Amino acid sequence: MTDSPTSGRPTSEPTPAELAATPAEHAKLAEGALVRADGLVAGYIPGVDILRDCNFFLRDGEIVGIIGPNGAGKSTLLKTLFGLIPVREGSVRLRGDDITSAPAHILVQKGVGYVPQTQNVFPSLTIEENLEMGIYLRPKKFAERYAFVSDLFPLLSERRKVKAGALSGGERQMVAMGRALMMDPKVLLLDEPSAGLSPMFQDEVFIRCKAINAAGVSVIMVEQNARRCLQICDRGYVLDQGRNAYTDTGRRLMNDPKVIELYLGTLAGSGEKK
Ligand SMILES: Nc1ncnc2c1ncn2[C@@H]1O[C@H](COP(=O)(O)OP(=O)(O)OP(=O)(O)O)[C@@H](O)[C@H]1O
Repeated sequence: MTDSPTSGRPTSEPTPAELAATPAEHAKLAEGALVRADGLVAGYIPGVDILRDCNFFLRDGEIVGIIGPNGAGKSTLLKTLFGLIPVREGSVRLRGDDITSAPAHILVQKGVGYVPQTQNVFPSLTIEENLEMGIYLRPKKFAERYAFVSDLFPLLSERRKVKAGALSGGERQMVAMGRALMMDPKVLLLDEPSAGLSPMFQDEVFIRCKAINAAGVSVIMVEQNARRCLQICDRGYVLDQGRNAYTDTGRRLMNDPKVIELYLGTLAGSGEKK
């Protein structure tokens, strides 16, 4: 994996500001990406755009984090990639296939998994039944995928007969991630996986995300815990008012004085570890 994208400019290494300033350059960097979104305009209410010319890409094997202030449109971007919000302008592509506004069941079959922030388990079902629900389209694959998921989350097999409603928030998050992994996705979309969890479970979630990625799944993660997210990400996007404000490697975003001043400072109170 390259540590930082190259801009093709004859000058010195691009700064985050330069990358953010040129959508054409971003489009060039996105060539050959596993997932790419170009010029997305989307929203919930007619006439009100939440995403406003938003660009994004994810390369094979990457973990990419999306951070930004409250209401910036981070979750909306994730939902739009997963076809849950109608796209008004722009496109979403998966390995070059146009999947703009494709329905969720088609995206799941194409190898996209999505874990919403809330209500992401069936509380009245056991852990095992939740995992079965994740693969109801391919029930013959259950045993193989269950073994894979249990390897990543041993707790899920140890407590497989426990109802999801009886689990802690962190344990439920593991069930939700495990369920999405049952269909063997190539890319996993995670909406604020550490939200509302104790610091110990937050750490656990980030460690699991790394492990999922190491097992061959590319990951797109929206996070409030911006610093921790950038620590584990190959690249990050800072969204502000539905647009890309900055994009660069996680490490460089974390150390960029403007990003720190404008975003990481104001996000510091969101339960993250310093
Ligand atoms: N179902 C909805 N109907 C109408 N507006 C919505 C809906 N969901 C979100 N919004 C609005 O869209 C904007 C972006 O919300 P979104 O949840 O994408 O932000 P976010 O960056 O993920 O913020 P947060 O970190 O607070 O979750 C906000 O102004 C929000 O009020």
